[in-house]
Amino acid sequence: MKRKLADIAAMAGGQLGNPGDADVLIEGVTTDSRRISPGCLFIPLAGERFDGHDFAKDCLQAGAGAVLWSKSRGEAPGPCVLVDDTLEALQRLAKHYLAASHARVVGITGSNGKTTTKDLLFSLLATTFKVHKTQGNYNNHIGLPLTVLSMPEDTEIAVLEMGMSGRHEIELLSKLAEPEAAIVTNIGEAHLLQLGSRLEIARAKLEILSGLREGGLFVYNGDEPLITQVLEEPATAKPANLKLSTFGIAPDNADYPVGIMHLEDKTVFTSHALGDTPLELPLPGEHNVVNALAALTVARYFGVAAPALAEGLKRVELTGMRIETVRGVSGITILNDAYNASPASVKAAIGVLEKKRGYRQKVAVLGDMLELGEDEVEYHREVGRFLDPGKTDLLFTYGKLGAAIAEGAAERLDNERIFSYQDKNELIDALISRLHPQDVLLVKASRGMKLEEVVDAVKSSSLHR
Ligand SMILES: CC(=O)N[C@H]1[C@@H](OP(=O)(O)OP(=O)(O)OC[C@H]2O[C@@H](n3ccc(=O)[nH]c3=O)[C@H](O)[C@@H]2O)O[C@H](CO)[C@@H](O)[C@@H]1O[C@H](C)C(=O)N[C@@H](C)C(=O)N[C@H](CCC(=O)N[C@@H](CCC[C@@H](N)C(=O)O)C(=O)O)C(=O)O
Ligand SMILES: Nc1ncnc2c1ncn2[C@@H]1O[C@H](COP(=O)(O)OP(=O)(O)OP(=O)(O)O)[C@@H](O)[C@H]1O
Ligand SMILES: C[C@@H](N)C(=O)N[C@H](C)C(=O)O
Repeated sequence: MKRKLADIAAMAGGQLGNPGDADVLIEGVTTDSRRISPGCLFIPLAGERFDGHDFAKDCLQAGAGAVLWSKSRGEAPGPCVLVDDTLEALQRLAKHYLAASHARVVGITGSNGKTTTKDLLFSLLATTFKVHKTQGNYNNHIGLPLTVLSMPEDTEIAVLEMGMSGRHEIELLSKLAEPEAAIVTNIGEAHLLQLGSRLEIARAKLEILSGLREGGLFVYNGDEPLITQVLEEPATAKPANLKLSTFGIAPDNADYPVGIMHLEDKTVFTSHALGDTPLELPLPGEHNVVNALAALTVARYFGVAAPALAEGLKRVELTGMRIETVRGVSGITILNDAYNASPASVKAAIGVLEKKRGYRQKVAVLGDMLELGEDEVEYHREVGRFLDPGKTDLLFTYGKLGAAIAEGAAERLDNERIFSYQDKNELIDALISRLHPQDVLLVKASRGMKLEEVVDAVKSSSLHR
């Protein structure tokens, strides 16, 4: 974004601290003093550990062109726009920047698959359009506005991931972005702690309709009855002339896989809507075929031609740690699925592991799934029971809730194949002592467990004793 400070004041709903700064040219926005670029606008936010206002003077000395400044903080340290609340001003600035652009907007939410579907849709649309997408997981009330403000002025389509862990968070993001197409990937169990039930999770996700434009397209997982239920609730805000399209495994969806072939380094499937052309997806798992169907539906809506759809799927570049295949120095195959975890995604990952063929051992390292609420222990036991003793050879668990995975697994797996740890280094040592270069290893737990540390240790181990 490149604007004069006076225009930024108007877009952000603030006032120039000094009218003489009206023509200060601003290029780019940051909320982090550790990432200042020449002429940028620094937006100080108050967080759990720091207040960005304390860094504003340093930012200006480091080359920032101006700062947003809360009126309650007294005199600003240099060129500024005075606002009541810097976070609200960031969101307002992003809303106005997006509205003034010619970019068409897609919003993506759901319990699992937001980032994957965002990356898939980006790859499909980029065959035909100039597309901007959420980087990494920047999907909340701060990340989405920053994503919008980093969007090039000539963007044709913006693909925005919308995350939540409470009610009305998606509503805020959708009303900011005003998408013309919206995807809900699925309704899982993530953030049950805050929402209390899967029905409430569904209601939170369908808040994406509250900002959807009139005549907009809603693409959703038709296999999930809660979505249909909430869609029909009178309290669910939705635009006039809403277009609907479903995707999923069941053949009563508008699009579903007619056939799926799971290969070592890709998944080949045919989509009902696209006819007989086999489509190659360089990702594993039935769940990623479902994500691809959602992305294909929206890409077709924007007019991407069939040959480009097939090419776009092949080219997808998935954000890391989402069932990412990694090779260790020993030759071991690691399925790095350590970014996050909830029951639905862990079961999907186990499904990928158990379809693997030609390995000496198939080993799973599973850790705590956080924010699941009062039934968290039973959810972990249920995941343990999901492991097929004929298809997973060893189970290592990490964390207090991970121990409940082990309890559930023990109902089907022999005890000598199950190992539970509370200390990550002890887990790593024991795991490495049992692994062989010809093994395949799945690593998965919630973000807070940081199991990428296990991936890194195994990846760099020669595994020779
Ligand atoms: C507010 C912020 O951006 N904090 C980031 C900062 O955290 P840090 O611990 O350093 O300090 P504070 O938060 O207290 O900092 C306050 C501000 O001060 C700035 N600052 C600090 C130090 C300094 O020397 N100079 C400074 O200028 C600082 O930049 C703050 O603006 O840094 C951390 C490390 O880089 C960041 O992780 C932290 O970011 C927070 C978590 C954040 O929300 N960042 C967004 C841009 C974002 O989108 N992050 C995503 C993860 C989003 C997510 O969790 N999504 C959920 C669903 C949504 C849940 C919702 N309820 C929610 O609240 O998030 C999901 O399930 O996907 C990402 O990091 O990938
Ligand atoms: N449709 C799906 N059903 C179940 N699990 C899925 C699905 N799509 C992706 N996953 C798994 O869920 C985890 C997170 O994937 P991804 O990051 O794409 O989702 P997300 O919704 O962005 O997650 P988060 O909310 O944690 O950021 C990964 O383990 C991935 O393999
Ligand atoms: C990324 C964050 N919103 C999240 O999903 N947290 C999980 C539950 C965690 O903390 O591991």
